Amino acid sequence: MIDRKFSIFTRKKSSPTGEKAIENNHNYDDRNNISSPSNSNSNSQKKKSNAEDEFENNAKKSLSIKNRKLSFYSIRSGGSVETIQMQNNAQIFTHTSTYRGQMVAIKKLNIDPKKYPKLELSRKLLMQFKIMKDLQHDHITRFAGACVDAPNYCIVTEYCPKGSLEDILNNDTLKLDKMMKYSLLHDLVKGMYFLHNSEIRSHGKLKTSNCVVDSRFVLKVTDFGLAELHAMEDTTEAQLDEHSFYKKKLWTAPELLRIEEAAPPQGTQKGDVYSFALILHEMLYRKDAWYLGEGVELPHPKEILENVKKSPISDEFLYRPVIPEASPVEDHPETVKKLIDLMINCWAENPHDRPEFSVIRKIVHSLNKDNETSNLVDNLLKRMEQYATNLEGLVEERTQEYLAEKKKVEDLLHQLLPPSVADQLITGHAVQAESHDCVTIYFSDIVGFTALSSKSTPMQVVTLLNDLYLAFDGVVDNFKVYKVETIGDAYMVVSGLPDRRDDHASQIAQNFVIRHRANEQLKLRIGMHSGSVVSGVVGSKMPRYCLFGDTVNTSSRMESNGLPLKIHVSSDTKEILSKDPDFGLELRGQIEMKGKGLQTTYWLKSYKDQCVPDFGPEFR
Ligand SMILES: Nc1nc2c(ncn2[C@@H]2O[C@H](COP(=O)(O)OP(=O)(O)OP(=O)(O)O)[C@@H](O)[C@H]2O)c(=O)[nH]1
Ligand SMILES: [Mg+2]
Repeated sequence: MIDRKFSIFTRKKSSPTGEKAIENNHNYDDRNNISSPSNSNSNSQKKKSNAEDEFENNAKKSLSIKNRKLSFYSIRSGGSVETIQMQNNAQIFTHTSTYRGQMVAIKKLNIDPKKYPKLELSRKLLMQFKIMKDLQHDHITRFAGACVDAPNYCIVTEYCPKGSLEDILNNDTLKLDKMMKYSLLHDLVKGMYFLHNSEIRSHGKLKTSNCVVDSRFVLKVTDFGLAELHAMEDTTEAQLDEHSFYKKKLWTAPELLRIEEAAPPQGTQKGDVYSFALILHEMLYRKDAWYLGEGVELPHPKEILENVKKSPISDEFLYRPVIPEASPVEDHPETVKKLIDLMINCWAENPHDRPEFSVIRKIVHSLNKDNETSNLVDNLLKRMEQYATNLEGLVEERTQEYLAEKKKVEDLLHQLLPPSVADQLITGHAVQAESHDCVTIYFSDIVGFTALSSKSTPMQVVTLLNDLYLAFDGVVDNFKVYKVETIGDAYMVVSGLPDRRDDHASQIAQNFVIRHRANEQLKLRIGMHSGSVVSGVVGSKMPRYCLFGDTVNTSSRMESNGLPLKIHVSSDTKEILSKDPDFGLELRGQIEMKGKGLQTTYWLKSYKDQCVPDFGPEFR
């Protein structure tokens, strides 16, 4: 019975997304206002048979079905989630919703509510709804219902989550092998053969966007029928944007383009065959619709259509997509030739020269023998296998991207923390505080930095320090030292940790002898001291590798009690350095150090043949 199968939704409601939503109508008065065939066409009604009356009554009853919910939870969402992800943001949007627990696709109709405040549910339209509802085939989408209440005029159909054939062909990450192409082609031909032999007779808008693919990778033809409803849509050039207006017609046969408005809205069977030829070209070669040769820029759709419309002098001068030289599928050359010949025949200029879908079906069937002879499960498994292979490729690609990103993060961490510490953090281990018996710490400070800063802009100060520290960092890399931190104008370096080493004092001392040159404008005060420290990472957010212990303070005091352009060395560091005759050290004498009392300290004067220059008495 129609009322069980046939659902026409009315009533608008706001969806969670803020868009207008449509739900079942509880407003009987409203619905009763919809002109019914009986009151709009009373004369003709008299002639109706009992069966027709029953049909109409049932159809009217179906308008008042309650409790059928159609909640628009994702009016804005496009394609399936998979489609969106696969397409890497290049989504094509379609409206989706759930109806009776099933995902459905909603095609909004471009019907102007001012022109059509109410839909005339004519007998013809009701008949078309019934035909649509009764159509059932593996390779056409199931019609679920329609909303005939202004302004939410729309058609609701089965939702195919893998998107349209257009989406799939445009998705470079999806590889389609011979078997997959043949399977999709076979589905398309079977769907079209069924449509041509059904009451629908012809599609009229066959194109890649009207072939959708379900979760099992089965292709289904969609957006056919309901010509009566589509006739109310605004589809003129003035109402759509120019590009989409002409793009939609790219698959239309020349004979239909020539008669323009007079073309039947449901198209013709031979017209569908022409459209099929263009789809076949797209599927086989995976080039743009209307591929015109390598490097040839695609003309505006309007220009393409003008060329198609022109009557060719002969078949040689037919304006059709260019057939590339390379074989479109890995198959026997004879089979490939058969396919290409089929394509050429299908886009023949004279509609009578184009084969029927029954003939096309036989040819495609012969290609697809393998798939056909194997049972359904095998076929499905093959498709899934192909899909899985595609996914594997995708996973591999994404893994590479992930690894590249991970490496960037690790590199960054290695710059912020000593590599051995960073590695512990990366592997998720807590970094234990460590005690080091003897390390050497270097502190340097710019003399008169405060005065200099007060005369410079903050930006100039940052630039100056950046220049200086970049130079330091460059030198530091050549030695086994670790830059602990920079605090304003102070630069702190340590050697002997986290990787323990005996030549820590030497590594630090060699480091900076070179940097002091007579013509340098900045005057640095440098202090060094050796002793024990404890190192550890403090905090989990922005973790910092820190040194603790008296050695750190003493090193800092060595710097602050030093002189500009001199390297001040503690007696502990001197003890270590003097074991190496390459270092030239000079006794400074006894100096009073805050909290430490009198301390004997030294100047580091030279390393091998490099000397810290003498800058005159003021720096002695
Ligand atoms: N995932 C999915 N996407 C769909 C479905 N139906 C339509 N789409 C998407 O919506 C896009 C636009 O579809 P339509 O609004 O029908 O527009 P069209 O097919 O270009 O034009 P006409 O059907 O001729 O009006 C398609 O390219 C698909 O990406 C479906 O069932 N599933
Ligand atoms: Mg469509």
